[in-house]
Amino acid sequence: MSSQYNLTSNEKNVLIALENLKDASPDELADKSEMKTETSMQAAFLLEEKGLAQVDETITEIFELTDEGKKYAQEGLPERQIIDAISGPTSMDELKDKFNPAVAGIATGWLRRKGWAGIEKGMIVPTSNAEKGEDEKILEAFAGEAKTFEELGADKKVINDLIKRKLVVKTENKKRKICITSEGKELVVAGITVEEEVAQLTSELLKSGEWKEKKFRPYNIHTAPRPIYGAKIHPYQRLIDEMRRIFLDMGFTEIKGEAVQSSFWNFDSLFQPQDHPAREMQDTFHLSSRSELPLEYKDKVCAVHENGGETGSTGWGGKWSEDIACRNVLRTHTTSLTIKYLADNPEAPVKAFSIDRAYRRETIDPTHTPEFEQLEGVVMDKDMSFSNLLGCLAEFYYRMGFEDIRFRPGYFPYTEPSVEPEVYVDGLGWVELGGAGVFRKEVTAPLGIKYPVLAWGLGVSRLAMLKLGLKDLRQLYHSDIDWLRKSEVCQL
Ligand SMILES: N[C@@H](Cc1ccccc1)C(=O)O
Repeated sequence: MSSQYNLTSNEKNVLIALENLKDASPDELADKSEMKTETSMQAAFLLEEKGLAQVDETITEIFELTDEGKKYAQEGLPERQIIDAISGPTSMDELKDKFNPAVAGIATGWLRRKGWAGIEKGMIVPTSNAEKGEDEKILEAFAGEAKTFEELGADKKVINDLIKRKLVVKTENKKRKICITSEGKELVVAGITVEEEVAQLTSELLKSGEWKEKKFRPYNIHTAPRPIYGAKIHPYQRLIDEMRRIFLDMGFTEIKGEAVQSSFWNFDSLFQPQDHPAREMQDTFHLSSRSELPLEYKDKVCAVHENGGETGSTGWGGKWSEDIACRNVLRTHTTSLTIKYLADNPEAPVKAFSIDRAYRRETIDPTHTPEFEQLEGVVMDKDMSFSNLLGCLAEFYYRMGFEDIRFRPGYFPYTEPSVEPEVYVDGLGWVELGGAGVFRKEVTAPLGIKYPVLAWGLGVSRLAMLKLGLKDLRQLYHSDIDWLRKSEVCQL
């Protein structure tokens, strides 16, 4: 009969021990079954799953005096010490002289709260005969020991006040009681034979041939094993690596650069007017440091801004200020890296990308953080066209697993035409993922670039949110251990 339950010898021992125990404590059970407490409890839990035993847990709240509580239990609460010591109006200074200033300080608040004294013109004036309060009775009731609520005969509110005063602490005491169920009893009555079981086949057993006589503990293939969380790369980093791989596979070179950039490279070289709202204090992290302007480009960039230079454009008009262009900022987009790279490498062809952090003064909310990653890229070559740009982006998103892609017209001061790529996500609809376009000649000409430049800057964290099914961007940066453990390395 017992075979139907597939009991281990430990479980059998515990079951037999339980037959004559009533509401056993873990120690009693360990004693009776002649096993370690931990092993016998483990067996008891397994028996409970099989309906043969029952483990009840009760949690008792235990209260204890803190060191300060013990002191006041002996000497009296500060307000008691003081009210007993004064007979008429007394000044605070006098109290502080006579008593420890901390005691005097604590006492005055409580004297008023308890209605034992008032404060008039800076004097403490006793107003009642200060009968012994519930809190004082409880402090006495402890008699220096840890006690339960019932033993103290306490009122919840009074105990809580003492806890708030840090005179009493609460701990929880877990007690377990184990008993046999009627099914368990039936099983024992029907007879259980405890045989020695072998849990592991060893080379000794094999060599000696002993294995033939041994009884092996059967595997229970129905219990779920404890999950093992192996070390793994952060899911966000994994996605970033995947994006990097895609561009490397497409023949792009990765570029890196400084987080601190001059306004010149972050804005001016990209034909962003100096009064553009994105350059305002509330949108950009401005730094107090400055950079030298690159001599070979600064006059040409100046001319393009003021009157279009030799590009045929009218420029933005007004006076371009070197002083503004020198000011350093935390790069607001990684386009500052690609434009500088193009200036340093003006010969075609160029295929470069960067995945890195950008900084904007955003108020933090589920879809905005002041630091975020961008995936930036440029292609410069003879005969490059707008369709090459769309093809390149479509290929990237396709490789990331998005099949429905569309492009909406967009606007950036440095590109013409400009688009905003969007991908379709079930349940969310079309989601905007960044910006792209063909650099204007106002951008390329001052840097000596002769061929068309396709450029894009895509939101990496947005894409990660979609891929990881997150509703809050901040989760990417939180390192919530539970989420990290459960995140899947590959989706089945
Ligand atoms: N820099 C733009 C994106 C962009 C890059 C390159 C070309 C066009 C647009 C942004 O941060 O939103």
